Amino acid sequence: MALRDLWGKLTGRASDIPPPSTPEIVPPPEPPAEPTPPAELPPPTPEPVREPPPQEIPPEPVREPEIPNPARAELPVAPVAEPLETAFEAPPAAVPDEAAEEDAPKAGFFARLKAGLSRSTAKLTDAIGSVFLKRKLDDAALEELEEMLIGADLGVAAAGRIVEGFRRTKFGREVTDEEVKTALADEIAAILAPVARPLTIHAGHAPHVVLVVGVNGTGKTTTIAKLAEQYRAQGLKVWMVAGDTFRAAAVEQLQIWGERTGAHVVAPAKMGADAAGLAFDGLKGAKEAGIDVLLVDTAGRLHNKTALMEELRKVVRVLKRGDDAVPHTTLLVLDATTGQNAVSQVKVFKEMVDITGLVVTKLDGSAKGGVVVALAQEFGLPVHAVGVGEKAADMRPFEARDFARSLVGLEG
Ligand SMILES: Nc1nc2c(ncn2[C@@H]2O[C@H](COP(=O)(O)OP(=O)(O)OP(=O)(O)O)[C@@H](O)[C@H]2O)c(=O)[nH]1
Repeated sequence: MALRDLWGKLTGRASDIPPPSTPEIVPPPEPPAEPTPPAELPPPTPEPVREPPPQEIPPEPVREPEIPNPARAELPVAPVAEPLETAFEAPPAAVPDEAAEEDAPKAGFFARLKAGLSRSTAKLTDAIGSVFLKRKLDDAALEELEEMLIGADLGVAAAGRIVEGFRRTKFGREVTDEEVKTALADEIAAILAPVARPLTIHAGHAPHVVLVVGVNGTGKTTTIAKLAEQYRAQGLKVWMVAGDTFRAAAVEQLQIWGERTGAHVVAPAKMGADAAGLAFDGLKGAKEAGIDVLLVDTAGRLHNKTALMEELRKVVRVLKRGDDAVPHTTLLVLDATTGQNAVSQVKVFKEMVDITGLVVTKLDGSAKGGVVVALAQEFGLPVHAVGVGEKAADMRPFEARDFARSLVGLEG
């Protein structure tokens, strides 16, 4: 299925893309109406739900995370040494200009994906040129192919699988540049196809709860905003929980997105507030208000891995007190520019919570797009969507064939 069809499916924007024959969104029993968020946050959490707080997760010392996001240094964040109250006044991470979004041509998504993948593509195509041109795919050539795939971030396992595929089908005869690229794209697409699965929201859960986790700076808050905008455009009632209660800029960023998308934001009364209690309040309020989708942001940086694990597990535990079936989806957001570091992040977060799917961001810019293949091969987790920019329209369902062909430098 073409990426445009999948996009139409996700957004339901019938004006420019024909509607899908099988909608991914399972509608609620009643037609969605405009959300009517309460003027105030839901009432305080009942006694047993409020978990004791500040000592467990003290707000002050926000240090470097144990799971680093190498790309984070380049990103605009509030200075970590700043007191949280002061930081709350600080401007949030850049929220892109809405007007610019409307001007963005639809083709922009593919152009940016291609441009973002160009670094990986260049590595692959250069090597294809030098290794294979007018040469038989003998053992030495296949070994070089394997090295080149690993160098382009595809990972050892995927590289081995691809080389085996080549050995079976092309070994022993002369091949052209185009043939190698096409065969490579086919092998890559075969690895990606099983994980290219759009996120299905069951609005009948009322709400379908999506917990969003990941290292700070990978794009969690932006991804939540993008999802909120897309679901709102489909007429679904959406709430967002600003669960990164330690980073004032993250809360403010979500509030700006809330104003923009019209999705109500459940925000902490003060910085460092108990995130689990806030998520519970959000769930309770969303149930009462008949909300379709509840998107829960979380902290990506705490003092260390153990603290982060405790925080995330507590959020899940406390949410389950409100409804044993939630979260229905736990999304791990990964930054494609971090390459193999994304693989480590999946391993770490899988130990913490039950990850149900991935969103890979920043496939524009200087992405190491090959890592998506490594992720697919190693974990088999659904890749629900990919991001190529900061605006809502810059996130789309992941499409295996288009991605594979872009990665090796072939036209769609
Ligand atoms: N180029 C590009 N930038 C992105 C993309 N997704 C997010 N960003 C930017 O990356 C930066 C960090 O994004 P956030 O959404 O704040 O990341 P986060 O994971 O919520 O970070 P914390 O709030 O620190 O935990 C922001 O400047 C975003 O605009 C993307 O797909 N492409």
